[in-house]
Amino acid sequence: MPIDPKPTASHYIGGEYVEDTAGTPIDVISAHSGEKIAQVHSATPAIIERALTAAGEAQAAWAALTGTERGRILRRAADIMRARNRELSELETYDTGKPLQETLVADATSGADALEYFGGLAGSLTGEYIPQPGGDFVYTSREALGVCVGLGAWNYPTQIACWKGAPALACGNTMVFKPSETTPLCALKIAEILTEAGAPAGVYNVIQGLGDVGAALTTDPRVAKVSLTGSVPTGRKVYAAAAAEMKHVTMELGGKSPLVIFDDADLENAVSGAILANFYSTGQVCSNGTRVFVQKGIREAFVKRLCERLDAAVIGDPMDEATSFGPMVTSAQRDIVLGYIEKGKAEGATLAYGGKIIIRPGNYIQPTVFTDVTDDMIIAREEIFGPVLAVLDFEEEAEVIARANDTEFGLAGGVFTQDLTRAHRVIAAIKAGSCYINTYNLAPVEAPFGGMKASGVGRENSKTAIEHYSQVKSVYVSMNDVEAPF
Ligand SMILES: NC(=O)c1ccc[n+]([C@@H]2O[C@H](COP(=O)([O-])OP(=O)(O)OC[C@H]3O[C@@H](n4cnc5c(N)ncnc54)[C@H](O)[C@@H]3O)[C@@H](O)[C@H]2O)c1
Repeated sequence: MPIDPKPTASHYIGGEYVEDTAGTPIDVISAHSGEKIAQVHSATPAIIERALTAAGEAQAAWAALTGTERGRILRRAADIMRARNRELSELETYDTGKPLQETLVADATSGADALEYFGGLAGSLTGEYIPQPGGDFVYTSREALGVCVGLGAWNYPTQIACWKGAPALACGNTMVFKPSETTPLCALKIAEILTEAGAPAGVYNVIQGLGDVGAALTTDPRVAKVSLTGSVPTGRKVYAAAAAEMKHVTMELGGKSPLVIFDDADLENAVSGAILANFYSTGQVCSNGTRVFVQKGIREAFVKRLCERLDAAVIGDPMDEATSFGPMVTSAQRDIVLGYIEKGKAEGATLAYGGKIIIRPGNYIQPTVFTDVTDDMIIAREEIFGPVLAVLDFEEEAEVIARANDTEFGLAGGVFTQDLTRAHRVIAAIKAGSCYINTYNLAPVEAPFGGMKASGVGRENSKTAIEHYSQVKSVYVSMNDVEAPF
């Protein structure tokens, strides 16, 4: 029997669950059955106030702990997450509809990796000693920013809560995290686990709500930093609001990333890469390589093998571990994707695979492949955020680089070729933050993750994330008399 997904209460503030039923109800609908499985309430102004106050009051004492002490708590939380991987994975599946086969290995485990990694780094966050003439010197210290706000998207609710929370807390910040209104359940468990691991009350708080709650958090003067994972249009709004008050930001936004497959690529690996780049999490992945540029010589074999492999997708109940392709997160998102499929057909692309809704309860849609896609088509320009792969033909390396970069986005990119010199040359020319050679969509915590151009500002994961959750103070120390002009 899977777990009961109903949360203890809507919010988690100051180390405990908090309810305020005056907030607008937000239903959690099963992506598989279409039935209501839980309900939370949007944060009222009183709840927002309580969360910001709790985070503000906890911050100085949290920052005053040694990094080793903070890190110990984060690593303990990582251990708890690993021990409860099954229940956290089931909750992720309830929240999103992603197959348990995926969530068992990709969500709580990735969240635990972040807590463990940044917990390990926390004790090593030190400054520099910079010698100056005459025995003077400068030293630097790395300080917390203060209260950070995390705003999550719906595709990876556990992972996003941890990818933002772990580096923020490691650096001595406290956090108010607002999950997507579509997937409100998982972040509450992260807050609960952090308390169990020893995080003082108020260090990590979770409140629910839609964009208005996110906007209220973003503009509050007590907030030093806003980290958003979401779409480019939301990113523009949140970045502008944060900039008005000179706040720090991290923006992890959308993409329309290129995956380039050269004639000499290993066919089976290239097809596997294209599947990982388009159909994992039913296509709801920001870094997906949805523009698949295939060189003329391998194109026919590639499309044939891709369609054969898609026949092996097991579509069904995401709680069944045999299922490898689940429903979309909401019926609204499925309808957006169906709209794009209609646009692709109307624009003259060839529907090579799928393209239809699957008639059963829930938000099921077939994995879909379009061929004969040209650069100007809407399905080649806009982020669809669903299982729709577009095959674009190409002949020359220089041509494909120019076409791959002809987009406002710059989140990810990949190349499949057995010519290593070409692989490095092409990837060096791709304007994207997270790139892959002969694989796709891996995001280890040790590596920076994030986008160029409209796809983002800043990076998550890796030592780089520390830069985005802390600030440097430099202190000049004189060992000599002070000379003044008068
Ligand atoms: N780059 C990444 O790491 C990454 C990862 C996952 C998803 N994404 C992107 O996220 C998008 C899908 O997620 P989504 O539909 O939940 O995104 P979204 O932009 O609709 O919402 C993201 C979050 O912002 C909040 N929000 C909305 N308006 C706001 C406002 N004015 N002020 C403050 N907060 C506001 C939402 O409530 C939600 O919590 C896709 O574009 C996808 O590419 C990016």
